[in-house]
Amino acid sequence: MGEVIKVAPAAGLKGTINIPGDKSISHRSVMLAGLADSPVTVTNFLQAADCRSTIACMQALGVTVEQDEEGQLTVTGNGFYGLSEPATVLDAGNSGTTIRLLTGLLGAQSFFTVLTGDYSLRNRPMARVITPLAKMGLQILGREQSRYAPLAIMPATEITGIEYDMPVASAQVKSAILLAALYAVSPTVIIEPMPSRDHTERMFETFGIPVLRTGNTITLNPVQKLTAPALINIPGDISSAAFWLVAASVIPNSRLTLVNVGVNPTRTGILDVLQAMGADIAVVNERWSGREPVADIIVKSAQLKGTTIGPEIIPRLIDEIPVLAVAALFAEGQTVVQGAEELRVKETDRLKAVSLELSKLGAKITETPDGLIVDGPQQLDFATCYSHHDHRMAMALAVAGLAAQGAEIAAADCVNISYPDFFAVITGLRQE
Ligand SMILES: O=C(O)C1=C[C@@H](OP(=O)(O)O)[C@@H](O)[C@H](O)C1
Ligand SMILES: C=C(OP(=O)(O)O)C(=O)O
Repeated sequence: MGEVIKVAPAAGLKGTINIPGDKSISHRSVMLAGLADSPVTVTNFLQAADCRSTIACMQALGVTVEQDEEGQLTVTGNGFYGLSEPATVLDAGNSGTTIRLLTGLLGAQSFFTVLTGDYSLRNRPMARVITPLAKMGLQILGREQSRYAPLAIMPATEITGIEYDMPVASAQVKSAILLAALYAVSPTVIIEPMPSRDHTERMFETFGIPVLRTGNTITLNPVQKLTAPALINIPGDISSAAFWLVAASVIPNSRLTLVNVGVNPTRTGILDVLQAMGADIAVVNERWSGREPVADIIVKSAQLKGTTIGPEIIPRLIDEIPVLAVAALFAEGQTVVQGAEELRVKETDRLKAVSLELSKLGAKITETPDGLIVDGPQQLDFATCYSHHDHRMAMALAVAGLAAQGAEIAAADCVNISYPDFFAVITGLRQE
């Protein structure tokens, strides 16, 4: 069942937090640097299990990844055609980003690979990447009519560009197509239903690959080589900062400064929603980290009010919904989440898990086919709840416990997936 962690209620949270590196950008930095022909230093890389899965896969493909005592990485690839056939199955662990992006990248190589992952990952949909990649000529098979991993990836023969109208807004699907498209003989055009996070496009530009973007359409021409930067500095992850944004908002007597938070507009839906709910949030010291915008964020306690989180904003806060459901419990009035059915195919079914586990704490929350309805404010009780081995669930439940009567969280060690220091940080901020 994993480690059980007990969180006591907090009388306030105060302090400064250096937000750990962005998970999405960390994955992409190692993948792209692994295709370069000169070493790339990566600072503030996210040292967490998902990103370590990407490192291990890239190492198995012949890329050298060295780490110093401060966790700084040096990635040395063998050039754009320099990946080599791995001697064994590649394990993406719990990471959807690792398996889906690598499916695109490896499907375009001239060797055979098998990709798998843990129980959760082997039950997440893979047809969404295999379908467009097959149209490009990539040959990928998976379990249950190619719906699930393990995936067997055959050597590529000829890869053609496609024009692809994406049925779901997914940065992982978009990125898998873009990685394969680098190796195609003709241009690829992707049309997104709504803009999803654009870290791959920005990282491509960092590596000298032009990406044409007009509205929701992305056009990429094939390339022969990358021009690597000497250094990539990863911004802090706003999806990790999200737990502190909500915790400080709903726990009276709180004031937190979140340092070095990535504020890429495709990721800042959480700021828009919390501000609409009446949160006291100041975004200061805006600057650039390469092609990604970063800022510091000051958040203080505030009485929140309910809001509607509609389909159009979902891609910009997709991983923040569990913790936003916790915010809604403390807000005055109704909060409605709509168009969030993608949450059902994450590490766990997050709509179901959020309703079930917050109910154990005494919350009244309605699960709908594509979202949640929460009427606040509500009184919560102490209870034992379960993370479903989902890191975002574990951290959202911890915030609920901190803000109410405490909580015991079973299988809380899954925070290692994206935020290993999460519980240690709480200890440093807690006001008694
Ligand atoms: O591309 C990425 O790095 C990610 C994309 C999102 O998934 P989808 O593409 O499935 O929406 C997100 O939920 C995930 O945590 C990271
Ligand atoms: C859904 C997530 O990640 P992934 O898809 O990479 O497993 C997440 O981090 O919340």
